[in-house]
Amino acid sequence: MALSLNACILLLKEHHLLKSSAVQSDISVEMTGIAYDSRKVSGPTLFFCKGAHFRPIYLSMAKDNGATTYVAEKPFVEGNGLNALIVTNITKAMAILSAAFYDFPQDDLVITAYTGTKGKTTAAYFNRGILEEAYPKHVALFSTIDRVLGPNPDQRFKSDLTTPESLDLFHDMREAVDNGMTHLVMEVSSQAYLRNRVFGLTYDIGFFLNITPDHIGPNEHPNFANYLHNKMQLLVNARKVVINAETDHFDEVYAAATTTTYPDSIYLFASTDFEPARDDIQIDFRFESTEADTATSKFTVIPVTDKAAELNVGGHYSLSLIGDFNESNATAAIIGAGLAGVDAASAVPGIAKIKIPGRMESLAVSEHGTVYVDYAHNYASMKALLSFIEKEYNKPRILVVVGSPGDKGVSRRAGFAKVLTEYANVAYLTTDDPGFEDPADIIDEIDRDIDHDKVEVHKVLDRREAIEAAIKASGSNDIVVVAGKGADPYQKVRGVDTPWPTDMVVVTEIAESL
Ligand SMILES: CC(=O)N[C@H]1[C@@H](OP(=O)(O)OP(=O)(O)OC[C@H]2O[C@@H](n3ccc(=O)[nH]c3=O)[C@H](O)[C@@H]2O)O[C@H](CO)[C@@H](O)[C@@H]1O[C@H](C)C(=O)N[C@@H](C)C(=O)N[C@H](CCC(=O)O)C(=O)O
Ligand SMILES: Nc1ncnc2c1ncn2[C@@H]1O[C@H](COP(=O)(O)OP(=O)(O)OP(=O)(O)O)[C@@H](O)[C@H]1O
Repeated sequence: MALSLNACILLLKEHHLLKSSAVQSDISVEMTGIAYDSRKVSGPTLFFCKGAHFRPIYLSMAKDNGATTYVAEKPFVEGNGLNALIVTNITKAMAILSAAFYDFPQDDLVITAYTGTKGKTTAAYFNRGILEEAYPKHVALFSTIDRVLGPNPDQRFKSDLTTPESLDLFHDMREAVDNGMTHLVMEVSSQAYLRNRVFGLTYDIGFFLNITPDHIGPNEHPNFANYLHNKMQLLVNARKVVINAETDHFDEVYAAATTTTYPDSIYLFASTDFEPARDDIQIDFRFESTEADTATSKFTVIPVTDKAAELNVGGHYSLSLIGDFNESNATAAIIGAGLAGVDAASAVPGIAKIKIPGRMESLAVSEHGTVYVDYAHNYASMKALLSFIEKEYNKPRILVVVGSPGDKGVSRRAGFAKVLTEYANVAYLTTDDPGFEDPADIIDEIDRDIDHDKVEVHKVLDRREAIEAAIKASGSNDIVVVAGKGADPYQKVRGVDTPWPTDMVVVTEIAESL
């Protein structure tokens, strides 16, 4: 892969991003490397000076390691002697130049993208499962949990971000294409739009699952309007659009979709119980629960409109992942697969076997209750989870182990207090990624808003001890919910990812020791 200085200048001008340039070398000279991290520079490289914690010394280091051109929002003396491209927006410039450096890999992939406050990972996993049934070993995945760039085990690795930085995104797409991938299913966070990680990228199919207040605070979105605005950007960058008609703020979301997409390429889905508030829209797909037990969910997808019927994905489905909210996620995945040309013959077996690390994993503990480990980590997802358990198990005694992260999502703390008061009998408040905050303070903040007449609260800082105490306190008909971390293999403590065996491993170890 390579990109000439001349091509960089032309691209930046075309996108109205170039403020000025200082050219020190032959303009046709090619750069064979691209990086935003000085530690990754080797040989003639295009280097981006970006980020809240960027320090000019990184540019000196990049220069020492062979960088020949830097891109920044202002000139740096440390860059003297290098070609300088001064731009109006560094993250947009990085996205445009990265796509070109990796030779536009998106053009060789059918891309399906999911956004929503909750359900992105689940729907993406389901969608990939169906596509893999139809196109085995040809479907890449960019998810919060992992990135799959090829069919071999060494082409699958853990994700650091839900949606990677643009440079990493286009790098990974290129690798996926070179590994023979024809399809990509990806999650797109609102943060990805806020930070221009997907600037200039068009998806073949874009999904809007739902929106509830979350990710608002330092380092994330300044307010809900900004969160919603960024989430809706996915819709104006997709050729075909699918919207969950049950989402909050439907009117704004639908209006965003119609700004760039004709109604015949916009699909709506909802459960059979749902009555739309307006009569000028038609729901294309309905889904209906038919049966559920504690191991499987069964439901039917019903095409309602002619354009929905053309996709041939109507029928009866079964999931290995319980939770009524997962039937909504699965319906989204099934429609996504249909739009990518797959019919029910592949969709039914493709989705049936999918399990997702840290999502509704369960273990029945002898002489104690059934334990669920789940990634629910805000009010809406915890409510979806606990209300499902309350209904499915006919109002069992519910013991919940939960904490809330430090340095972000501060609104989640009050949300947990509310949902615990609504559904839990016993709460074990514990540590979850405290970052630079004191976990005891976070616990106190959650505890403050809990109604203690309704919930018995225990504060147990050590997460393993909290899980153990909850399991030991549970009786055979009780349900223990260990929430918030899913399959996270670490606790973020003071800037360090401290290894954590994962909640399910801890639950299993405790169960075996009893
Ligand atoms: C607020 C935010 O999103 N920040 C992201 C952003 O940081 P940044 O651009 O400010 O960069 P920085 O960390 O200040 O680093 C400065 C620069 O110095 C460079 N550097 C550093 C050291 C060195 O020796 N040499 C060097 O060149 C670094 O490579 C970097 O380019 O770019 C970094 C990668 O370059 C990300 O790791 C970082 O994500 C932080 C850790 C984060 O927590 N992000 C969260 C909020 C996030 O993005 N979450 C969403 C999911 C939300 C959801 O669940 O819906 C996501 O998509 O994951
Ligand atoms: N459609 C939904 N509505 C409400 N809650 C949901 C829905 N789907 C999943 N959940 C809950 O949210 C949790 C996280 O689900 P998932 O990982 O699929 O969402 P996500 O959008 O990828 O989340 P995040 O952005 O936090 O990574 C699940 O473990 C479940 O408890």
